[in-house]
Amino acid sequence: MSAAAVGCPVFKAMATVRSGRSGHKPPHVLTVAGSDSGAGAGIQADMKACGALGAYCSTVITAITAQNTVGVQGVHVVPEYFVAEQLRSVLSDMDVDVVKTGMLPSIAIVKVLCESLKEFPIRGSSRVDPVMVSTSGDVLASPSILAGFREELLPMADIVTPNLKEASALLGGISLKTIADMQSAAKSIHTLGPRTVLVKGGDLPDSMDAVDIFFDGKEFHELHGERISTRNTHGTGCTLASCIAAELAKGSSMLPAVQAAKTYVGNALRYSKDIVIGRGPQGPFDHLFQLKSHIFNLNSNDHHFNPDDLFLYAVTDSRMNKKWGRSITDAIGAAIEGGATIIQLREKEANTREFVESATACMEICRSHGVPLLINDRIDVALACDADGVHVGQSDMPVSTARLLLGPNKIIGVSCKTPIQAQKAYLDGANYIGCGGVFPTTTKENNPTVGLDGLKTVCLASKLPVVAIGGIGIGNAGDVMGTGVSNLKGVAVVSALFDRECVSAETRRLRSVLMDATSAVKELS
Ligand SMILES: Cc1ncc(COP(=O)(O)OP(=O)(O)O)c(N)n1
Ligand SMILES: Cc1ncsc1CCOP(=O)(O)O
Ligand SMILES: [Mg+2]
Repeated sequence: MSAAAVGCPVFKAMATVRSGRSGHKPPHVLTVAGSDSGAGAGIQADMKACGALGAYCSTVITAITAQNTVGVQGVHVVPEYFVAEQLRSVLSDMDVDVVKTGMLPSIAIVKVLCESLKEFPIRGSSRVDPVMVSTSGDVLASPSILAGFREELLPMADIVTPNLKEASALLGGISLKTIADMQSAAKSIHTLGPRTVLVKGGDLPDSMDAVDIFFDGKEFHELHGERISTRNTHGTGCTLASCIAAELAKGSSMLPAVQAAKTYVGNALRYSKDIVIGRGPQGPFDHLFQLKSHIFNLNSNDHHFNPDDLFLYAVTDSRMNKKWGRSITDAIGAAIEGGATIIQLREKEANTREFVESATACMEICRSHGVPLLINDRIDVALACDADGVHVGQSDMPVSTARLLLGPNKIIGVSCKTPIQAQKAYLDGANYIGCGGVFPTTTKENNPTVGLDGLKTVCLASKLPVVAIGGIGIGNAGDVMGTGVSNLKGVAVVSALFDRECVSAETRRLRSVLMDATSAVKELS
């Protein structure tokens, strides 16, 4: 390919002209990039990724490329005056939240962009991601454009997301082979001006997982993701940057936006790892997998997860309900009456038909009270009754697969006993962690306890909210909440509520203990 190109920078922007019309303004990403005729990368990838994540995407086209799964056959560069005209058209009219740049095929176009971004002031968090070498290995940026990046674009950038080859090119061709190399590259690129840097390690040799390094000028974060074996990786860089832009446009801060973008790309690659488009070595992947994932796309009743829902988490047990002669619907009705804030159906003995029927009845009760209902272990049952989510353990379905099946809006909790499990839960897209058994219990056999110290260690390592479980009741719930770790949001209990004669009264008593304990912690802090 003759002309130089740059991919996927991201800028958070505010247009100066407001429409003054009333109504809903969707999150808006403007992509300034090249067209890919194969539609795996460039403008086409940006539009699909933004659309999939719920952001509107306007487009300023800098070049038209003839490319397919074999490579890039030709480039037709759009004259810079016409790039400027497109920029003016969009920025003078539309309320753009984030500008993301992709292929910038000439130094003149880099300058036009920088001038437009100065004319239409850009505030907020997110900016540049230079892509100078495509995933197929095509070199996309000439030395003069690299200089333009370094001098003009990077200082305006909130994030740059170079892959290893690009990071190396930005730093004069240094070799990057290890995580330590990536960290020092991130630090050096940070000195060029961007507020944050994500060095993507997809091509790192001898690495089992896909490790990226995020640097915010103070701290490094190692972001791990599963390495997915597929030929369909064309456009991953553009897509990741577009997803970051979409998340920022939706109001996210930078690190969570990067995490969400990584999760999205991982899921998209996983979902489309076997699709066949084109005959060349590198195929596109399917950005819109969520649209095909049926149920979650149709319903709008999903309970939006609030970590405070974990405060008094009631987990059912069919043996206990049988022992006390009550139906599952009576049991959860009483728990809700007593103040339970979330319900989990943990029915280890029910057959599938019974489970779906009782879960559907419970769902109606929970929905009418605005209390979320999760299903233990069984993603199929959760889908069948349109539950608010699931809780899975370390030997149940992996969180990433459950997320694919359930979609982005369902709640997923995962049991974790260690910091490593907690970190993985976050990367895989869980919403919360259940940590335990904290104390010995007869409700779950062969379940080693972690104690209050183990609970604290997991909480401190977790970026997700945590609920404690195992042997917790009125007598010790105060000690659990008294650990005072800010992301410990509540306790999950089985026997303390359901192996008792009056579920509503027990729930009320436990709630009062929890309230007292949290007030005491607040007073101390
Ligand atoms: C809130 C909560 N935390 C942990 C568990 C345990 O889940 P798991 O480890 O999968 O064990 P089973 O419950 O399936 O026996 C939970 N159910 N809820
Ligand atoms: C499901 C589960 N996971 C870890 S401990 C446990 C059982 C909790 O039951 P109880 O509240 O009766 O101790
Ligand atoms: Mg389980």
